Amino acid sequence: MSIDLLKTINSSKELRKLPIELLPQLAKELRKFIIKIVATKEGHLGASLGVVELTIALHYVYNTPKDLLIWDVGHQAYGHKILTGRRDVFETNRQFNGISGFPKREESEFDVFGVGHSSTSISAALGMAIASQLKGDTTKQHIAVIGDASIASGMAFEGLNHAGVTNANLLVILNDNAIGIDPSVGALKQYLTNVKKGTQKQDNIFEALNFDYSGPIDGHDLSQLISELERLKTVQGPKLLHVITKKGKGLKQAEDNQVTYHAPGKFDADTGELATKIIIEQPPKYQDVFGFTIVELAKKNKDIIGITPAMPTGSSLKYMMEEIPERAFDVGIAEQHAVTLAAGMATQGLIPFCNIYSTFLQRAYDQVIHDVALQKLPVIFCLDRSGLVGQDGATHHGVFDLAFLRCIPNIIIFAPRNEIELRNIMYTSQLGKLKQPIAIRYPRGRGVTLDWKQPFNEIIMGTGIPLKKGSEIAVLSIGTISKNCSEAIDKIERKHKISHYDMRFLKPLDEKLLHTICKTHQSIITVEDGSINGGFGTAILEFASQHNYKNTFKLLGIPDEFIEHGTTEELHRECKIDSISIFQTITGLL
Ligand SMILES: Cc1ncc(C[n+]2csc(CCOP(=O)(O)OP(=O)(O)O)c2C)c(N)n1
Ligand SMILES: CC(=O)[C@@H](O)[C@H](O)COP(=O)(O)O
Ligand SMILES: [Mg+2]
Repeated sequence: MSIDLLKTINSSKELRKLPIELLPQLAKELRKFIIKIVATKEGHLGASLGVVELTIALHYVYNTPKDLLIWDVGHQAYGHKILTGRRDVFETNRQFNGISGFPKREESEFDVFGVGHSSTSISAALGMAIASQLKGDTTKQHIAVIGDASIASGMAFEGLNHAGVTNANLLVILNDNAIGIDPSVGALKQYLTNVKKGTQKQDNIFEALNFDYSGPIDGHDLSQLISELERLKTVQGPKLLHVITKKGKGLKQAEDNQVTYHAPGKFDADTGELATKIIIEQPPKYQDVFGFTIVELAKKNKDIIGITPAMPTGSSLKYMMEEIPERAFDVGIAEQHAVTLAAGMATQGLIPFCNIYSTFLQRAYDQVIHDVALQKLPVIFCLDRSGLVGQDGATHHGVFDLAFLRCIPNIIIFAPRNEIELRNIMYTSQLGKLKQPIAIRYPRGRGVTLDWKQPFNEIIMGTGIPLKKGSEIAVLSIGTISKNCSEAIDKIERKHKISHYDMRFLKPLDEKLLHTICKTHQSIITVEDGSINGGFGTAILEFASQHNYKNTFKLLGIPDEFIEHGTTEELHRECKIDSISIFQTITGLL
């Protein structure tokens, strides 16, 4: 593949020197380049392919990085990275020690705001625009590019609502491709569809909010984009440009199957075909254990409801949406709403399973406390992608949940060791005995059990279980990190000295078991794939201190820093919670 033109662009300055007639050629090369690298290195594909022309037009018209350009979520910013000095390192995208999959301030002066979680761009750009006003800078432009699914989130509305009563120099570009990861949902999506079709009868929503609205325009037509952006540069106050694009543009499979090609894994760069996977029997993904189990339970228990904020495929709630659509809700990127919606349902005797990626639950912290826990409502939180998630990196690791949930009264916190435990706790939670919320956290990826679809067993709340009995050192783990502990213990010669307990519940702690452990072991090692500050290990230390135990304690977990991207194995090693590091910790104490 020739990238003769792309090779000459090392920053937006060089791009701006190109004659406009060469831009379509640049778009072609940029698209090819993105496809070539993502095909082998993996990552987000469809979103970046859809904004190739928009990316070129923005850097062509605006004086970046002096003009400030913010990409919402940032999964569509590969073209931006490649055109702004990162072409030659783009093959390290999302790899350990490589560049980040999202815009990141430390990485480049062109990445003016760090992103990863959606719907922040309008508020951030408005903040920058107000700062420019206060500093008397009237030349600087401030641009937020936000997708149709992300603009429907509460935070984006809050930004629009504020911007509309300012005269800040803000341009919001609505990149409308009518899909998020899964198809966009909600009344705003219907409104945008009507605008596109020209059948919208009511007032323009954005004009009603005092924005200068233009569009919809074809987001793949470079000359139309450039002339409209040039015009908007001269318009004062808040502006919204509605751009229509196709997610996956330029790769047929990605255009035809937008959900799969959002982040397709490896594929053939020439044909677009997904890499064929060798079919060997594998344990299921935890998300599928959740997805299949909720369907199984909901068929028998008519009160069960499933809720996902915009992640039906990622959470596998899609299975319930297909089979029992009237009781399974995709509410869009609306984590706060998802939690309070579940709370409302719980007041009426329904049994809501509210499935949220651990990292995105951070958005709904007040709702968990104020709307659920304070009122002791039996909402069942299923926190997928907990622990280190891998290549999405610092913005997406689900490592704070244990610590931020533990300080909330009334909530039960459970982490299954394997698929069977996940099924059993889901079963236990819907029996009608739950009088308070429960958070069940489980990781991204596959489990450990081929024969996972076992008959259900009730789990007794607040009980841990011994996995191996020894005499000197007790390893206490919570959740799936137990596997690394077992592997570590297996390698130890004097393994008869080592005990291993799966504590299962962070809250309530199994105090009876803990008393026994503290009385019968010299040393205690706690292992968690969550933040070391305030999580599982801290809870054990607090227990020991309250009861005056003087054992030697060693806490293993995520250190007090943000962990970047890499494979989960690499990151476990970095955090010293891989089996070899755990082995070394144990032998150090023997
Ligand atoms: C707060 C939050 N919730 C969920 C996600 C997961 N997520 C990432 S991209 C995406 C869809 C975004 O759709 P849209 O804004 O339309 O952009 P597109 O992918 O179509 O370019 C979602 C739900 C997220 N990043 N942040
Ligand atoms: C950009 C974003 O937030 C999502 O696309 C996220 O990367 C999905 O993660 P999973 O691949 O774990 O579903
Ligand atoms: Mg979209």
